[in-house]
Amino acid sequence: MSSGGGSGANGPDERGDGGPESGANEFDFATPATDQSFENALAKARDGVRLTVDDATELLATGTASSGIDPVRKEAVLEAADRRRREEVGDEVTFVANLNNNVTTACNTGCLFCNFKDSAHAFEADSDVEHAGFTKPPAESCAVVEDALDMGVYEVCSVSGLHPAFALNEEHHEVLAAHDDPASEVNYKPPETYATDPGTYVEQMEAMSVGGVHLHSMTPEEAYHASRGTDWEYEAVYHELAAAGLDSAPGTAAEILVDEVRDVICPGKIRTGDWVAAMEGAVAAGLDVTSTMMYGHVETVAHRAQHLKVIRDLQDRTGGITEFVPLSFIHQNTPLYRQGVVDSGPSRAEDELVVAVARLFLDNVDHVQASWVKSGDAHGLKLLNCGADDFMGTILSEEITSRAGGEYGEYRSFEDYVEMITAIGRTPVERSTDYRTHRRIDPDDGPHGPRLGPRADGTPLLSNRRAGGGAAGTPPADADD
Ligand SMILES: C[S@@+](CC[C@H](N)C(=O)[O-])C[C@H]1O[C@@H](n2cnc3c(N)ncnc32)[C@H](O)[C@@H]1O
Ligand SMILES: Nc1c(NC[C@H](O)[C@H](O)[C@H](O)CO)[nH]c(=O)[nH]c1=O
Ligand SMILES: N[C@@H](Cc1ccc(O)cc1)C(=O)O
Ligand code: SF4
Repeated sequence: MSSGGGSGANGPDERGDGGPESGANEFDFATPATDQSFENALAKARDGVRLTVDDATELLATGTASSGIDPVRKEAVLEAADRRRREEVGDEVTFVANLNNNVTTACNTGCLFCNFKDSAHAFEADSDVEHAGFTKPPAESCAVVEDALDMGVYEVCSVSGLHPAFALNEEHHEVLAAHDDPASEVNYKPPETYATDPGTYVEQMEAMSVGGVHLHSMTPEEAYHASRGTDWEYEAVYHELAAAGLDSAPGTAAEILVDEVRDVICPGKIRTGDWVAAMEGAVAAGLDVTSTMMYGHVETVAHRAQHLKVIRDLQDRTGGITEFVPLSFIHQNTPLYRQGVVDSGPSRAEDELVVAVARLFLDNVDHVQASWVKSGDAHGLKLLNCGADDFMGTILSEEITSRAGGEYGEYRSFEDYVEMITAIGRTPVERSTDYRTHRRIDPDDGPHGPRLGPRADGTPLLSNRRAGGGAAGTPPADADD
């Protein structure tokens, strides 16, 4: 079987089993086949031998020779991954004091799995279309970050819609505006078209990288948008963003890195090869990057395995990936679900197998994340026993999953983290975004709060809010559930 890489050449005769618990989908799951057996793949995984795409496919499917996830085989895969996690990174469970500050929801890309976006047309100054979206000018982004720094936050994570008025800098505005029909040729309308000007990407980076905070922003899709209509290299674009304060880039927009899947769920997005090129450009510009996979919609287990190979190859070449973040598809409010293309997201068993096989397959990526946003506390903790060793961050504000119909809230306090992680017999550890700085937390030495942030002094997160502050997305009343 070929190993992904975005050629789109992996025809429908080369798929695996999407697992019986996947929703309806575009690909034919009927006759999964690899040249490997489940038993051989499991033996290789246990022995620490580098896995092939076929091995990963067998493990993800608990064997492709029969349909359905086999519970006994699943436990064997989870156990191998949990053991590998312990050998490689020990018993620490890390998390970061971070804040999400997404700048705008305006986007015309039309990804069918996404309900974060609002049609950019609705944001135009003369539009009377009602929408619940937002655009924060740079000054507002800056105020949000300042407020979060006061609370002890270390990282700001910012991912946004591809607003048509967004440009990298003034020069980019000029290049885009010079087109005969900028709206249709390069998805550009000048800032004066809109009720709120998002500023340039450079201005947003400068606004958010204040007070020594770590700025984690500019996905490959955003880097594409910041260079559309030009021949600028990704490395040069990320270089300019880094000079403006960017510290690392999120590897979202990955979805499934196989073009025949992208053609179905995000035909307006960059292709696999471009995503890889953007990530390489970010690393070449000196940035760390994360990696993700959004799974559990139309793809098969073979696509998941091919995706993991794209990530592992990228890491072999660059060494710049700090973590792998499995993003379990939240289906409720998305076009894919509403149009009947899928009838659910992934099952919990699939979530567990994705974490486990990521741990086993990605032998060159140290950290695998469990997400309480996507899975909730109880299942998130279970994923920490399936190969994951990181439990993401405090985030304080959440818009992607909640708008898609997710219900697990927008915030976890350090108290929550310490209690949850000690309850499963592991050691809670505050980390920096790049994992290079660790602080082990003594559960008996409360109250608990961040200490790694530039203004952190150990005070519990929400006790430190500036009087009259509140720009940083006030957590909902049920935030501590
Ligand atoms: C909402 S976009 C924002 C950044 C930018 N527009 C982009 O696409 O890179 C960030 C990521 O959120 C994830 N996401 C969006 N909708 C989701 C959903 N319904 N369930 C799970 N993850 C989702 C996708 O992986 C997507 O790449
Ligand atoms: N998994 C989710 C994340 N993960 C990202 C982390 O919060 C953090 O930014 C990263 O680990 C770098 O330090 N973020 C979300 O907002 N939602 C998730 O589901
Ligand atoms: N915010 C993204 C997840 C994410 C962000 C940054 C990362 O580095 C990794 C993952 C989401 O909710 O889907
Ligand atoms: S995933 Fe990103 S690019 Fe796609 S519609 Fe949503 S916000 Fe736009």
